[in-house]
Amino acid sequence: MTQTHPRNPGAPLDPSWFEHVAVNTPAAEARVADLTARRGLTREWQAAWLVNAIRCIDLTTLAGDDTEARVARLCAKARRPLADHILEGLGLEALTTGAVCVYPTMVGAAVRALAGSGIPVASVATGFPAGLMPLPLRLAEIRYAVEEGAAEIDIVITRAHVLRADWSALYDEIAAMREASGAAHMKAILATGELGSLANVYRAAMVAMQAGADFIKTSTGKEAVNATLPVSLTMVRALRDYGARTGARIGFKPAGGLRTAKDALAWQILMREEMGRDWLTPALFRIGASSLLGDIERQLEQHVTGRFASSSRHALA
Ligand SMILES: O=C[C@H](O)COP(=O)(O)O
Repeated sequence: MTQTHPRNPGAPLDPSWFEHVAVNTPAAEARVADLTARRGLTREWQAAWLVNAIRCIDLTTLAGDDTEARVARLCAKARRPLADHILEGLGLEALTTGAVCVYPTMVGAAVRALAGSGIPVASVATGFPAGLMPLPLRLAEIRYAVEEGAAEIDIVITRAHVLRADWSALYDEIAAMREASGAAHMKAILATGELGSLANVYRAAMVAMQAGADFIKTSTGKEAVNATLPVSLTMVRALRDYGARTGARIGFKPAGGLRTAKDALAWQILMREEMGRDWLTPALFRIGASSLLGDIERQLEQHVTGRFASSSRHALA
């Protein structure tokens, strides 16, 4: 996300924007089935869209055994996501991922490894993934990540506030997180697999945007159910409705379980059909993923060379 992209100024909490919204699950499922079934892409377009997906990836490592060395390897991949012969075959001179996403204690290592690249470092914070820490500690964690050099902060919300329909508690905590983020852009992870219903997903998304989230993000990657297309459609409709009311352009980040080039295409088709092409840029669309790039690279290698690389040449990272 470029730092020139306007921030979301937020809006006062107004439950009338979302309280009575009903989301029909079969209708959402039918809409995404229609989107993914009928909107085929030619081979050339597929390659272009896979390249665009790379530009939009928040290349992520969020594992208990992360080390500075692993983060440095990930950053090298973010700087050079495709092998030279693939890049050349595509006629591209330069390509990087949208960001690198890590835990707060890894931010410094990522900032050093990405120096001069222009690639922002995103940090999860606020007691990721469950968020069940006292609020002052969650806010201190945001400030720590920002001081370490994170330009983007991925916060998690308190799911219980949604499950209890305590919208003012949810609004207040997200607004405090937005303030603690300072100049860093803030993505609000809704952990949609734990919110109980699509209507709750819509409501939580709307509260997050009213509280000033610059992006809304589906999942941490640690819930039992992570990003799905019906959930994503619901969130995208919420950000479209928020934009219609306020004029603000909010970003969307599906994350968790996106592993294949086919996934990368399906989510971009959703964005194009629901929001238009304007949203297919890193300023307004990110894909959070730890293991998607490998499959995209394999598909692009096949596009360029006419064959898949033998598994003995696949990266192990
Ligand atoms: O925010 C990004 C997610 O943690 C990535 O989830 P993943 O490991 O399933 O790709």
